[in-house]
Amino acid sequence: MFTVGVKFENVTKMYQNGRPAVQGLSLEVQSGELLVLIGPSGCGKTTTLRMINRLEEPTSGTIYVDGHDVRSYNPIQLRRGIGYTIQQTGLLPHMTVEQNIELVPRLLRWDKKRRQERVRELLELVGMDYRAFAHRYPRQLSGGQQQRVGVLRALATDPPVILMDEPFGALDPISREVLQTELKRLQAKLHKTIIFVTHDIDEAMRLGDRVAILRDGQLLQVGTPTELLHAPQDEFVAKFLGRFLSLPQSPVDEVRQLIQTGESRILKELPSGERVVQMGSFPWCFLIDDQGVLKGATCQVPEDLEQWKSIIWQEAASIKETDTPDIALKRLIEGEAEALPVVDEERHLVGIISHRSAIKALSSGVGRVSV
Ligand SMILES: Nc1ncnc2c1ncn2[C@@H]1O[C@H](COP(=O)(O)OP(=O)(O)OP(=O)(O)O)[C@@H](O)[C@H]1O
Repeated sequence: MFTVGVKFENVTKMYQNGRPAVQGLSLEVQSGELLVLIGPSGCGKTTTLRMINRLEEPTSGTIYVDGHDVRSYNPIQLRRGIGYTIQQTGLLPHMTVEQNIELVPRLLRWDKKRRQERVRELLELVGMDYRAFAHRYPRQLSGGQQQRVGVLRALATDPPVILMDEPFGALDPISREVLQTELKRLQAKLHKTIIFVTHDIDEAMRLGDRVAILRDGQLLQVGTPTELLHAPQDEFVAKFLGRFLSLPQSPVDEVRQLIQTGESRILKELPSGERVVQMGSFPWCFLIDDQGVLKGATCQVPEDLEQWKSIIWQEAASIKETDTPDIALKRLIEGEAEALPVVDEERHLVGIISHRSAIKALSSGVGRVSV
């Protein structure tokens, strides 16, 4: 798949009469990586982002997109080739959902049929029905739907790089979590190079392949969520990580303490005695035998359970309830999974552990557990 990376080389940005908004930033974002920029208000996150598509120009240093200095690109063409989505969505209120999404394709003179097909395809990606939504105006959508459309607009021409500036910042916590999950799902499929700005450490740890922490225009530390939690480089980073995570009262030693089950529903009983079950609102289901032993998992709840034979049941990667949270997190990261099933010694399905709960558990013992 075609993706491109982004690289900052000793980049500084001074606005008039000010301290540097960004100072000596060197950072490489790999192609296909989702890198989160986080830090206190005014630390230079938005400026960093806007220098990539030349909405701001660095005072010194160089930014490369796909190995080329951004100054070598025509700014308008560069912006058309990089998706950009912001907290206020930037949707034009007098245009319909369809017109908003096809804005750049139209500028690129795609014909009507191709534009319409693309809008359909994109709306489908986030579970929005074309007929129900394409002709609505932004004010006729919920906040979460508006934000989805903002993200789809950034994806319209299938750009390899996407910049997201607090895209979910204005949403309530539940819609926010739903959209985060959707973004993870989309990213697993699309492998874009995404640079994502947020204030929310929970969001950063959940979404980021790596997280870069900025303060006063300077990069303090960059690493995977696990690396940051295990080895925060100084007290500021440790406090920053800890402050936003609601820390459990006591350290958690076993996955058993983190299991989530929700309501467990049997979707289908098969003649063999095997059952297809779903747990809580997690969007996939499991195959268990008549003793409750985990046989497989599928990340989609099949629409037609009569077709269950044709469903591909992956041999489920699972975590034992006696495993430690750091092992769980490692598996979740390796498997690029939002959550994994938890089994007991006899492989009976006992629940689910999510990425989020593993991270939270680990944060209670920052520096304590080693992977
Ligand atoms: N156009 C501008 N002119 C002058 N100063 C600016 C301009 N834009 C940003 N700044 C200053 O540059 C610094 C970094 O701002 P920036 O918006 O990049 O930070 P941020 O981390 O994105 O902040 P927030 O989280 O509050 O959005 C701040 O001190 C800000 O006041």
